[in-house]
Amino acid sequence: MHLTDLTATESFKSLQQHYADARTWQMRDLFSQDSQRFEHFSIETAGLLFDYSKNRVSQETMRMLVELARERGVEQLRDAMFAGEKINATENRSVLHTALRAPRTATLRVDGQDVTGDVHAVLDRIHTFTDQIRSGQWEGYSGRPITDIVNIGIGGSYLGPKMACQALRSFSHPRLSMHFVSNVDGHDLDALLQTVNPETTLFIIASKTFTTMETMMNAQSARSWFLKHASQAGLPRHFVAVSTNTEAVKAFGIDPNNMFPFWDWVGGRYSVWSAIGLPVALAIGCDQFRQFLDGAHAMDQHFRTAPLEKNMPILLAMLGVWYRNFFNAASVSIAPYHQDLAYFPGYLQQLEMESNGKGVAANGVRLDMPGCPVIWGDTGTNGQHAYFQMIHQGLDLIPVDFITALKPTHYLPGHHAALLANCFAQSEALMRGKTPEEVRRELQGSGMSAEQTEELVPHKTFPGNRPSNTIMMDQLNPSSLGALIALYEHKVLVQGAVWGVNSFDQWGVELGKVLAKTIQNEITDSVQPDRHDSSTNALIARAKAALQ
Ligand SMILES: O=P(O)(O)OC[C@H]1O[C@H](O)[C@H](O)[C@@H](O)[C@@H]1O
Repeated sequence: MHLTDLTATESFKSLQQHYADARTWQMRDLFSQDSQRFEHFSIETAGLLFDYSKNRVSQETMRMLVELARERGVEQLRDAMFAGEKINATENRSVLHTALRAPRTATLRVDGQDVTGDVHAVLDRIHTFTDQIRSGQWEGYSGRPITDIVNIGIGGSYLGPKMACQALRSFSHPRLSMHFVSNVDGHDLDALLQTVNPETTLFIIASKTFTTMETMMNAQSARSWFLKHASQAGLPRHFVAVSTNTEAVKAFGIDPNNMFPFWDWVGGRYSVWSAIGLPVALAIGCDQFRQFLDGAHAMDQHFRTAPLEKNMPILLAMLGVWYRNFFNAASVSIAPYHQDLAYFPGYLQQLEMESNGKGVAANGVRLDMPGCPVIWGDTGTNGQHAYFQMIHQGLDLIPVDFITALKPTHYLPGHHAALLANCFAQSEALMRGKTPEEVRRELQGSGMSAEQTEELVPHKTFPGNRPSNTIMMDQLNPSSLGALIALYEHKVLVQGAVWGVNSFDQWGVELGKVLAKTIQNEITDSVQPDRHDSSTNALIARAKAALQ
């Protein structure tokens, strides 16, 4: 547990002095001073190339950032996580998503329980089940094979499977369509139910706790819809559950034989590797799902064993700390130049912001400076035609992670070269910018008057010196996707250690849930809403009038 304030650590103080100088550096100069800058500031592992040369850092900066990681106990926390120690202290839990992707031969016991054995027993069951559905051997109540899979779940029981199914859609079974319903807003489920056939639809009720309001309400409504078309006897062929809560699954009426379990040492936002990944395994088949796990495991091994100076998650995380805590950058933009990674920014929002969006350290003391930045973004090239304006010319510093793959999984000529060209051009433009002199020369060259030129120069100048990382894989496939997600998971652990927070609880989501229960009763019952502020009371009264 880190009792020292971040700003009081020795390496932080040294970095502050270093920053006074580093903030004046121009990346253009850093590149011209070192023709091998790419070689010096890039590493490759687990099928991913990480190019961090377009950052406002020197070798010395990186050495000092790694030193800060060391001083904040990153290695100890990492090793404690892998060993199954209860590093999630506020919930007294181990944090073992890495065990979900460890090979069968690994040995790990927690509280006397054979974790690896349990993990592989469930994986084997997933294998059998997914083979049955994919082959058509598993039939719906009228004897037809399953064509549509509806995952009902929210948060970590939704974002990971949805993101991964989209990312791996080129590898998916052609007969199966994957759907995801998360929101309690009935518009979500209702719209979907109008498009699927009860005879050929499989519902997966995915919830770690099996108490989450949204999921339970959607599950009940889906079951009522199903029973309007089929008899009770058909239910087991159309409803399966993924949960840690066997009792609640039984109480809902799902046969435990149709339940795929996981464990309390898997955090919701780290659960795509567990049975929560069932939609992914159904879509791509269990052999490829195992490749997804293997890709993540390769990143785990790297994180665990590579020297900190050459350790991809450590470097990614510490560059983030550099901009957050020294340059005061309040957000990071994620720019996947791959349409299949469309949901990756949203996935990272939960992973990073629910993990590290905390105001107190693990010991309960208020942080002396803010930690987690806002994570946001969208696919390239779409972002370029929308918000990239601000990243290039706004006054806020917004570091960008460009993520792309060298080879496409489609055959349309020309598109991929254009996509990659744009990805590389953006990071180059952010780094180089365009000086007033360059703008002036260009405008005068086009025959513009001196007066008009001077008016336009400030608008057409790009300050440049804006940092970005490029993460590149050969192809987006199960293995490289696994490595990519694991990279960011470990980034979260490293940053959490530096900021001193517990990255594995999420108490901040509770208050709204409790208040919603009270208000829901007030809207639907005859209880008078008079215990709130005047705004909340008035809003409830209007809803009551409209809905009762
Ligand atoms: O899987 P469940 O128990 O239904 O939880 C679903 C989600 O809801 C919670 O409110 C948490 O904030 C998330 O971390 C979690 O993933």
